[in-house]
Amino acid sequence: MALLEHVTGLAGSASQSPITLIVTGVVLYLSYLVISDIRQWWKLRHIPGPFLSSFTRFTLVKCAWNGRMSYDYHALQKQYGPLFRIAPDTVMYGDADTARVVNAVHGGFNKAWWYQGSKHLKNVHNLFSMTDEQDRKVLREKLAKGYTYGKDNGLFERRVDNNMERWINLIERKYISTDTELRPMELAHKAQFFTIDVMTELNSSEASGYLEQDRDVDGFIEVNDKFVPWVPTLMAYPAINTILRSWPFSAVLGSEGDEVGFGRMIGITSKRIQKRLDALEKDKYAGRGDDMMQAFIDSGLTRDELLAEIMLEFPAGSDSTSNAIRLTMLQLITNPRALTTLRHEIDTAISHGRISTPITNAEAMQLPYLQAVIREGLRLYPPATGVMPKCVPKGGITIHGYYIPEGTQMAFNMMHLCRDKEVFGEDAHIFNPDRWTVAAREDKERYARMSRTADLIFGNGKYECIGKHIALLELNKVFVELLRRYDMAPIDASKPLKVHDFAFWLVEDFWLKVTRRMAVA
Ligand code: HEM
Repeated sequence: MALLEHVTGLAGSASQSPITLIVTGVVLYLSYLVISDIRQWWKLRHIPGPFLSSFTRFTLVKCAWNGRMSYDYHALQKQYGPLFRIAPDTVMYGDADTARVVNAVHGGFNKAWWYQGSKHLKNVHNLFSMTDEQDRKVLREKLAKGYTYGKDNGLFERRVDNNMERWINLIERKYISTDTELRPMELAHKAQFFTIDVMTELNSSEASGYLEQDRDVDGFIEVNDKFVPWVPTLMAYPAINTILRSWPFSAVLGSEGDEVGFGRMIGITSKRIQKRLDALEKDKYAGRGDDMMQAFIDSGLTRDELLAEIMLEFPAGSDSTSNAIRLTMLQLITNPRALTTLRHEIDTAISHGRISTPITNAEAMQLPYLQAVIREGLRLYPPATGVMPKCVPKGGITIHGYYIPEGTQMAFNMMHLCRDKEVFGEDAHIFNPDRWTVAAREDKERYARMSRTADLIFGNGKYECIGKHIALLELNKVFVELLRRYDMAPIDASKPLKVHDFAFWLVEDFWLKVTRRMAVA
């Protein structure tokens, strides 16, 4: 206290004043921060990493700000080795073996607070944002019934087909260019129109109409694209996130009743849910729907939980899959060899009557080059590049020869995993679907290692993506249905699109000239 009085210059009776109390509070708080920083630094002092990362989250955020997030993480991992410190309480890894330990069902790790940044409703968590492992387990079991609801009876597939047809109709109506007329199509948006319509038709039987109206019907994409660059920062700093979600900032994030964006989507989804609940109230048989929402209701989800889960499907299910479509398509139309090989496989299958219109999921699984293209596209640009940290359980753990104490966050370096030259070969940084077909034919062990690694693009263990089969169903259709009909070429070959990585890829201005496919000689 004497020291404090000396510092503040407030001695004697004045030390009882409110100012002294405030200054005392601030000094104590700052001392607490400094002491905990030193403690934190001491705990992980044996792990290499950028100097600033020992005391600040600056490295995490800097990488996120420049739009080259995963490239920068990849470079840091190469510089510092298999395990490095990226923030005072966080170490980063990028190998499959560690991922399997961290995400194991009985491994004892749990989601770090980073995930809570993806909570988009005030009072209720969604599966992604929830960090309590017991609550997550219960919720995930309930949700699994909805995610698998239309898997085996063909319902999900029919609904994906409906939207594939809508997309083809839209192209036929508005975007076929000829030798004399240019009708440019912007594929980044169209891909997301497709994935949003698929998600809404799967979860509530009714597509949102993005493809039919050929526009960002709810303004969701516009708001989402503005929000995405902020995602890594908000998730790295939980305090900023909490402040932004409190009044008056919360107004900016959008809420039910807004005219556009996330708020409008919450409003629309909320009405759809209420309509179903009212119908069920009226008649519990006739009011039933034939969709994921109904399965969620049957599993006992409350109205708020339904809203949280269905809203989660927009970023989790539409952004991720549309980026897989955009960035794989970019690779295909700029790689003549890959495109020719894929087309040859499709044409041969058509001529032998091995594929229908539209191609079925089962037929697509029998096309090895198509499967190689999908895997390679996901590998080169993994759609989810967020660090997805998990906390080390009681007792700590030793990884890559370093002891990591309990509570440390283990952040994942997805790009490092996907571009590992030891696993995928010296040309791991380029699109080469042949690496899969060659390995499958000539080196089974290598193929198995590549597969085990690339499988992690969808997460693994108790955190594995619950919508993986839906994403693959969409990807199994899109490339075949578009490329069997059309040639596509970038409008500006020197800059086919704009792409930035902020944990999700932000892809814009992917303008294409779409023409009817030239007949094969
Ligand atoms: C190519 C597309 C996709 C990729 C690459 C992808 C990848 C991932 C990854 C890496 C995770 C997180 C794992 C972790 O936290 O460690 C995840 C979780 C999740 N994904 Fe996907 N995903 C895709 C598509 C989808 C789709 C279409 C849906 C919904 C229909 C979906 C819904 C979810 C949900 C709800 C979670 C949270 C699971 C949990 O925490 O238990 N994803 N996904």
